[in-house]
Amino acid sequence: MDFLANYDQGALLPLLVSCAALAFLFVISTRVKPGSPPSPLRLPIIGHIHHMSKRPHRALQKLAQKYGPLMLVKVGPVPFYIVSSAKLAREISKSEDTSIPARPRLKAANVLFPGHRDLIFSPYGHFWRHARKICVNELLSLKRVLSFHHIREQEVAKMAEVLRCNKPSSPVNLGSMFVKLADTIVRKAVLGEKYGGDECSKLVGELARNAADLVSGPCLGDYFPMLSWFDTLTGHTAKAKRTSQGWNKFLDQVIDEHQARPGHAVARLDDAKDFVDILLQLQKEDTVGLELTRENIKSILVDMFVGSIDTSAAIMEWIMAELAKHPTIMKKVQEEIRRVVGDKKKIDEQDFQHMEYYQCVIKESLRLHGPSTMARQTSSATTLGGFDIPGDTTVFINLWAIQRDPMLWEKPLEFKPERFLNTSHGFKGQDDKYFPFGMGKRICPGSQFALSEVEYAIANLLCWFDWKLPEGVKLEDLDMRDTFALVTRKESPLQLVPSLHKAV
Ligand code: HEM
Repeated sequence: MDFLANYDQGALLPLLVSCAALAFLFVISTRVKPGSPPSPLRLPIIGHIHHMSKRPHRALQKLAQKYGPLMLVKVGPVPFYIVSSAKLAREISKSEDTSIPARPRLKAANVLFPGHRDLIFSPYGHFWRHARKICVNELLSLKRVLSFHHIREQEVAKMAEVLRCNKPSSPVNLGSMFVKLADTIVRKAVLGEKYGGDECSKLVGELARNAADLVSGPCLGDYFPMLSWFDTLTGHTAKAKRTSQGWNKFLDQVIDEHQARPGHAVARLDDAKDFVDILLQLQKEDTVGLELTRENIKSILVDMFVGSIDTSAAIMEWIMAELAKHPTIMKKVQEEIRRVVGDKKKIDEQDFQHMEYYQCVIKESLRLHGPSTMARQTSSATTLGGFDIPGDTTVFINLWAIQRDPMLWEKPLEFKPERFLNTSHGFKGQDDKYFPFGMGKRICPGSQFALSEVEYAIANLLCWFDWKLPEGVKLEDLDMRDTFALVTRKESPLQLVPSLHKAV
């Protein structure tokens, strides 16, 4: 204690008082309430931000290994409850009618969808129920998805033509190719063939990307409400307003053009209709139990773009990346596809029922590289896994961690499509451990639309082309790192070299 003797006693007292105050503050701000789930050690003011990384789904998985399947994580003063087990995720889906039905209210979503008039972000209630019914029964039903087969066929044929004309041995950027494919298919289905051209592609692509980035990226005001003004400085608020105005202007024009068409008055919901036609028709019929305003219609249309482009493009890229990384699996699935297609010049959608191994490849890719997290909001105080969760609080389900849980999956990090052979794991969200499209009331209504597109596009690439890594790139060099967004995307775009399969 000699060093204390060197200090002036008068100066020491304030120092000790400050240290005691800081220690008190630390204890108060890091205290866990009784009944609350475990929580890692947190710092005053910032909470658990120091535990996070560029890839929060991975950081949260690591924390869950230490703190358990339900933990409390604070970003600044805002609490988040993180669920990392399939059992608790299922418990949430069962409680959706009562306590955990909504999605968090994000600042960006409030600007993009004022008054929560869309499906993704609207609270669980009258509007959501009716909007959901419209999406499931009218826009994204199996019948409707099948009616868009000609769009998938046209766009995949165009993609194959580009590959055919590719210079020998030169790599193709599959990442951007799949974004273009997913964007064009959804644009034609939602807005109509007229809007399938390149001039629309840039505008819609940018608006959809901005909207997806805004609702999945960080926004300071969501975590530190007192610092909302900072989002104005960073341009986040302006970007949200610009994107919202961009969508409004563009979709107003699309709707006006649809309404001005001769025959718009014909009261039929036939197969040739795009989503705008269908929604305008439902608006006129007024039979859906919901006043479908123009604003509602525009918001539902934006959802279709936000929900579909990145998700479908990302999974197509991951399937091809995993196959490039595992050449024996690539060979096996190509043999199956080519055997089923036989001498035909075209793949039929019925062929997929006979491609059992190919279905397993898609399922395994969605297990490893599906969406990162699903968000829910409690409507009132509730309990989960025996712990208390306050009302009006966000619960994140770390789907990425669940699909890699070693308690559920043997060798979870290995790409092994065989694990799905002779199993009943499906996409309906009723499985105990496999739900890449979510589960319960808010399960993805677009799964059929996405799977039809992914199945058809990838089967064509594997049937008519052989694929190898670019010159000089070794198997172990293939970058499989992911980034965090609504879905986990490949950090660096996949580049592969196609060559026409010799039997073609
Ligand atoms: C491989 C592609 C896709 C994947 C992996 C995927 C996955 C998901 C997931 C995990 C959810 C959240 C479910 C939950 O919270 O329980 C979701 C919601 C949603 N998805 Fe998809 N999705 C895909 C494609 C699509 C497509 C093509 C569309 C539309 C054309 C779409 C539209 C939506 C909508 C509107 C919601 C919100 C539903 C609601 O809150 O009621 N998705 N999706």
